[in-house]
Amino acid sequence: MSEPALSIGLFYGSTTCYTEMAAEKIQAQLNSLFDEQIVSLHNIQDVSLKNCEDYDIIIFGISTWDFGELQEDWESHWEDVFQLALEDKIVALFGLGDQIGYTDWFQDALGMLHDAIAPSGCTIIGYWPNEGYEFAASKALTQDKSQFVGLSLDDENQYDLTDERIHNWCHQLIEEMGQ
Ligand SMILES: Cc1cc2nc3c(=O)[nH]c(=O)nc-3n(C[C@H](O)[C@H](O)[C@H](O)COP(=O)(O)O)c2cc1C
Repeated sequence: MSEPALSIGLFYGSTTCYTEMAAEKIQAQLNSLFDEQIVSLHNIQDVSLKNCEDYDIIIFGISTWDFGELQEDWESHWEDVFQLALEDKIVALFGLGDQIGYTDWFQDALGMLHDAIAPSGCTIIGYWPNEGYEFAASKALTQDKSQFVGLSLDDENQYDLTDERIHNWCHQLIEEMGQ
């Protein structure tokens, strides 16, 4: 069987499996849109982050914990993030958070991950409008505060919107990849 023309590496950390479930949905959606198995999933608990360098297109998934902190596996490998050679890569980010329970820290880890990889010179795609959410503060907003720096999912309060958001974001990614 020939290799697919495009391959995407999706690397995520997930404590209670919500980010993992979203990762699986994103994988299924993109595979179905390309009609090929182009997305490989990697849980960073088991796989070195360095492996993301094998892909031209990378998706990172992260949840926020403990009042604006990184998900534990991302925290364990945080120094590695700054060592990644991402300059020629296209990177998209998504995050899981709780806009009501943690309204002052909504999706902070997504913002921290964005700020950690942005100086590498990678091309970041998949910015996402912040309409339809209610929260007090977030480190995951762009400077003009109109967008999240990646897809923002909240399975605690808006589980019914997750599939639609993933569907729309995957279409957006394909457009921004120029496919
Ligand atoms: C103890 C605890 C602390 C949390 N802290 C935050 C937070 O500071 N900001 C936020 O947006 N969500 C916060 N959340 C919500 C989680 O990000 C959310 O439950 C997410 O879906 C977990 O994803 P995971 O299971 O993939 O790790 C917290 C949840 C728990 C249980």
